Amino acid sequence: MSTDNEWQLEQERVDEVTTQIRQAIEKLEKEVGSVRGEVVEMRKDFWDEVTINFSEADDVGETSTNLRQQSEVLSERERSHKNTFQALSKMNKLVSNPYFGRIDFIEEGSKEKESIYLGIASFLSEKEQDFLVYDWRAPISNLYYDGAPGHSSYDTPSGLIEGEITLKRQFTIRDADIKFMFDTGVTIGDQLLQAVLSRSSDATMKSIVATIQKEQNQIIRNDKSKYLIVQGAAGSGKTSAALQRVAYLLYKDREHLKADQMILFSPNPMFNSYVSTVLPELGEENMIQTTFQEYLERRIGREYQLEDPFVQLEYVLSQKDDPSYEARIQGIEFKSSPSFLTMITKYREMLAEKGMMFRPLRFLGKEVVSAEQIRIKFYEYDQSIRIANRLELLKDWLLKELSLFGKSELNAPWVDEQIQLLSKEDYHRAYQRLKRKQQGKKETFDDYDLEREILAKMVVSDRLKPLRKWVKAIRFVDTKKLYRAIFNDPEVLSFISSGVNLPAAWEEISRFTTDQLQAQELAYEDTTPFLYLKDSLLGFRIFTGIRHVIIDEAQDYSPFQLAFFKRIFPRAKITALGDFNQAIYAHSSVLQAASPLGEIFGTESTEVIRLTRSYRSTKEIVEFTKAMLPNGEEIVPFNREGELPAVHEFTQSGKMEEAIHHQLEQLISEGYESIAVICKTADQSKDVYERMSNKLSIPSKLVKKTTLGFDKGVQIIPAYLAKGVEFDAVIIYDGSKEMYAAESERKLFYTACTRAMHLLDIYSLGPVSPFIADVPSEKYKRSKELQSQ
Ligand SMILES: Nc1ncnc2c1ncn2[C@@H]1O[C@H](COP(=O)(O)OP(=O)(O)OP(=O)(O)O)[C@@H](O)[C@H]1O
Repeated sequence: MSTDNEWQLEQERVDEVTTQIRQAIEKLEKEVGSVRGEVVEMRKDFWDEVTINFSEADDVGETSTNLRQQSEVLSERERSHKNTFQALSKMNKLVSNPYFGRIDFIEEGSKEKESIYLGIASFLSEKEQDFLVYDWRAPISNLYYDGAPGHSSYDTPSGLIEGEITLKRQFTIRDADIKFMFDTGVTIGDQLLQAVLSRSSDATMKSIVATIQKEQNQIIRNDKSKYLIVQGAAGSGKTSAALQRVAYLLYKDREHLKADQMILFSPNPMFNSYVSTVLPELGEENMIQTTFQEYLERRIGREYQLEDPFVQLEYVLSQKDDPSYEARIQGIEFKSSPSFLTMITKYREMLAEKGMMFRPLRFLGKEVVSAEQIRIKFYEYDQSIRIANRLELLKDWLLKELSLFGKSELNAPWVDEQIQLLSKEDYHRAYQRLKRKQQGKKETFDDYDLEREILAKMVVSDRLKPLRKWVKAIRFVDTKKLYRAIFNDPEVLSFISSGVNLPAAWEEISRFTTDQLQAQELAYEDTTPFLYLKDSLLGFRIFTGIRHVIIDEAQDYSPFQLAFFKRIFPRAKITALGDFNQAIYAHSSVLQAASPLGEIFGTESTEVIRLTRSYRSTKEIVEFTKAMLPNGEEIVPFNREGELPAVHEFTQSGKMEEAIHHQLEQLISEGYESIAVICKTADQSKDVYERMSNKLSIPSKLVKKTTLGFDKGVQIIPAYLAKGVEFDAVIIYDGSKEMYAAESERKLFYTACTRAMHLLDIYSLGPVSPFIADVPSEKYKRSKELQSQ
């Protein structure tokens, strides 16, 4: 343990380093000058800016412009300004908290001990250019996270460096003052981690650089795997590790990799805001943040009214009495499975030979080119040409046909009518056109025939413009009808489903899918397959500029969706993090026990890392929640103690709400800063909010799927929206058998309970959920109020 003297020496060093940092800041401030107030904005219009590639996904080289090039357009000057600004922002963070760790290392063959201090950025002394602080992401810093006192080594670009660690020390420094200092062993001090974890939760996520654990470090610094899959228990730090990983990659590949070449997929907009502060806190720019639904909306939201995953989930949770319920569930499962993906792939193969469907080119009620003519032309092209390329040829042909048609219309009566209606500006435009045509010759409309010809051409060309655009966008392929045919054309079905086990309720599924498609609606389970079919015919729209894709809450995605990610981000490494125990959707999850991920990604390029230690909740809460899971024994709590979870059973809802109200007031007065009342559905949350919010002594908030920001205080929230976030105290509104009994609800209940950091209280109207009944009674406190009036 460190002595007073050492403490003093360390404080002197802090003083010396911060003085130097202050001097560096002064210098940088002069350089930055006018750009001081610049903020680097998160890119919101990402989906609009990206390149569209109508060829195959593998033809990466064919994409002409992409995000990478866009960023290269930044002038050198702007770039250096930005760099200086970023350096300044890092120095400003370092000055009050220059470092959090120290390692003493004696390199093999050398007698000299080197002390390495780790902070969020490197800092060099001006004169000697010594590293006074090493960036936590530097190769040597790995010793701190991975090594233990004794023999150790770290990797550098020029090979492995071996040696001996003689000291590993942790600091908490605030305002350039050492508040805590510990010497630690193998793991990064339980003491500091204890202190960090017992804090109250925040409205935004915090960086964990000072206390990254060894197994989390493996995720953060993984450079090898093309596909990295993390299966981690609730609260094991998956999201935290993912964000630190982004920071690490930005540092490691800083010459080539920019923040806008990395994209994070999150479960909802509120979660996006919750995690958006971590990278800026580390002095880094945020990666692109989005949701899969946002992507779907951009791509097919104009063609269909899209159902979002939350509406689907609400249906699954609350419409069990619907006569088509069972069929819908089977449909959701099947349409997200690899089998359905196989069917779509076969469909595409079939369409290369037969069965393509087109929409005719119509103009003013006339058929310019019929669907049948287009079909015949399509199959006249050599079958070895890919569908997407044949469609390109078709496009050129149709544009020519359209131009011939335009010529044939020049003398049509409607053209004269339109000429009569032309405005002054139109005339002017025509005149300009004439001028160009005459090229210096007489430029007046004195020749009536020429004038009419020019005006007619203009009128026809203007009127055909939308149609030309339509052709250029390959809208003449009837993708809607093609997708529908899977459900209403027995010939198509029998061709593509050979060898596939269709679900028992296929007929019913087909009926309601067809009805829905007819009504221009697309259920959530149909969105990805429809888009996949569309893109496999027209060409995948790929994002070649993206180098890293991070998928958080990966268990929410179906194998089908993952296959889609792989297609649209062909050059990216994918990091998918999730927990199969929190797979709350009815569709099959990529993280199910028999994981289909290997199938999709190929086992050689896929690495799986498991995280079993849970940091969020107290030991008591982890012990209680893990007992609800069939394989819960794998989850290990971090050693932080608290109260046993409490379960209260009521017979009257009025009494139950009174008790909840009382408990909320109690928690507020005890200083709990964030408290969630977690309900099962959005409707239930709304009801509870309406009844309870005005009785509370502080304002509360109803969280909906559209809620953008995450706040402290009392939140009333449906369980599925609470996923990924955490609260000091959690009150489960109605953990009864009535609410959570079906096997499919186990994961939802588990997810809700694992949001609690320090306190978990479950209120049940009537007998408690069997998932609680499964938990050994010594793991929780129980009270019953059965005799109420
Ligand atoms: N190494 C660490 N040091 C300090 N805090 C940590 C560490 N790892 C995790 N935590 C804390 O544990 C909590 C849970 O982390 P995080 O949200 O990243 O977990 P998760 O695995 O994504 O959880 P879930 O799957 O339940 O959403 C957070 O408060 C986080 O700050």
